[in-house]
Amino acid sequence: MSDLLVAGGQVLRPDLTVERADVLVDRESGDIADVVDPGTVDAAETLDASDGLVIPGLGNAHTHVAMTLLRGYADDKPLDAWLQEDIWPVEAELTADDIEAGAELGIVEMIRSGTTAFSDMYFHVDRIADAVDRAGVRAVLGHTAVTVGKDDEAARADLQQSIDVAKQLDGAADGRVSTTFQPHSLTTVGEAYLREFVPKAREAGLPIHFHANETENEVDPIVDEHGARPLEYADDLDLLGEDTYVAHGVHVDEAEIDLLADTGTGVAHCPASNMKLASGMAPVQRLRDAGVTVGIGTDGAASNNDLDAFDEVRDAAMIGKLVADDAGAVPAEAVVEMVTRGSADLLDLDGGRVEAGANADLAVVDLEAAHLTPAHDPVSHLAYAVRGSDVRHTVCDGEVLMRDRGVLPLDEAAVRERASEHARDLIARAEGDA
Ligand SMILES: CSC[C@H]1O[C@@H](n2cnc3c(O)ncnc32)[C@H](O)[C@@H]1O
Ligand SMILES: [Zn+2]
Repeated sequence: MSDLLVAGGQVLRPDLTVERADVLVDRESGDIADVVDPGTVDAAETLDASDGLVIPGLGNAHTHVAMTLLRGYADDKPLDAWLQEDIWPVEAELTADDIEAGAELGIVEMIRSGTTAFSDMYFHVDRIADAVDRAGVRAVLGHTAVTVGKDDEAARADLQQSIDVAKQLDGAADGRVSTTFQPHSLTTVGEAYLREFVPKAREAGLPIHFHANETENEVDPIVDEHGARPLEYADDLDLLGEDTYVAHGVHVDEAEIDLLADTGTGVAHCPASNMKLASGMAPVQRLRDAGVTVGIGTDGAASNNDLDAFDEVRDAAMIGKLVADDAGAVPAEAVVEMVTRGSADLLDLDGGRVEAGANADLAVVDLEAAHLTPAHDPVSHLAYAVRGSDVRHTVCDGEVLMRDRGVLPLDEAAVRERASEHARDLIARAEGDA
């Protein structure tokens, strides 16, 4: 017998109703076998969900997981200054070992806050895949290519590496890793390179993930240089489509929203990063009304400054109302759907829902807390009141990754210590004290 029963709790169903039920997991296949009446089934192993709510594991649709090493290193600047003055000089000193240590830390943080899958943009991606393998989570990984500031040979090598890494790592970690082709953004990768390499990525059947329309500073040069809005330019480059998602999508006009909807391109909405860098407010209600699939991302921990998807859900609901000037915009059901089904759709996962046949990626949220009392509406609580620290258990691919707040596959204390050491040495190297 290799089944697991998540028993004694309430369950969030795909239609966002809540009922008392037990969730039977087939650990062999990693799928949910059934959702059954309470107490009607036994299993080899049980996970106690009493006083809890069983929900799909959350999906972080856009992050840079190893940037945990830079958490709190540089704050309170806009995107361009933050990247150019602080982040990129330090990232130039990053080693593969640093990135693995940072990735492990980020993954521990996500497991502890109920996230079971994330989509990442970075480099030394094989080492991030190793961390994903050990931790038991799912991830969509890729090597991010930047061509500005590089000579032709280095620029072309970087884009080729993005394609090669995506081909090599697809299916790693027993199938829990998939991959994307990743031009960093429409301003940091030159047009000639995009015209050469996007067709190659398409030919190889690779999904695509890139930053787009994040700040006004990014939109204006594209309009000036190409005479088109960024997403019109992206469409001309064949970057948009069912298997593309863009991070941010803040400064999009009506025609671009229609383009996203018509091409089936998704958006990974990163509200905390957009607020912290003062990038702007994404028109999430308008995107959803147009039929665009919107998922939720944290962006990196240096611009957030945590990887708790529950924080992000609350921020998305709040800022979604502010930008729409409508308290009824981006309601609780919408943000819960975005961080579950929405993110799962962007990451092309058969999950984001508690239903027989779906991936057994689950989180059990403890409802016995002062800030969750009374429990009029569990969906309201998920959107507005639950914190990552309320997650009691986390399950991915049928395996228990956290039980009663103890992370099982990784030694959390050792991961934190190692990441702290790598962060300290990295900054010393970057600042010339090493
Ligand atoms: C070359 S790997 C990815 C690259 O992206 C940088 N980054 C982190 N946050 C953002 C953001 O909000 N917009 C654009 N780029 C971002 C990260 O530091 C890496 O250099
Ligand atoms: Zn990003």
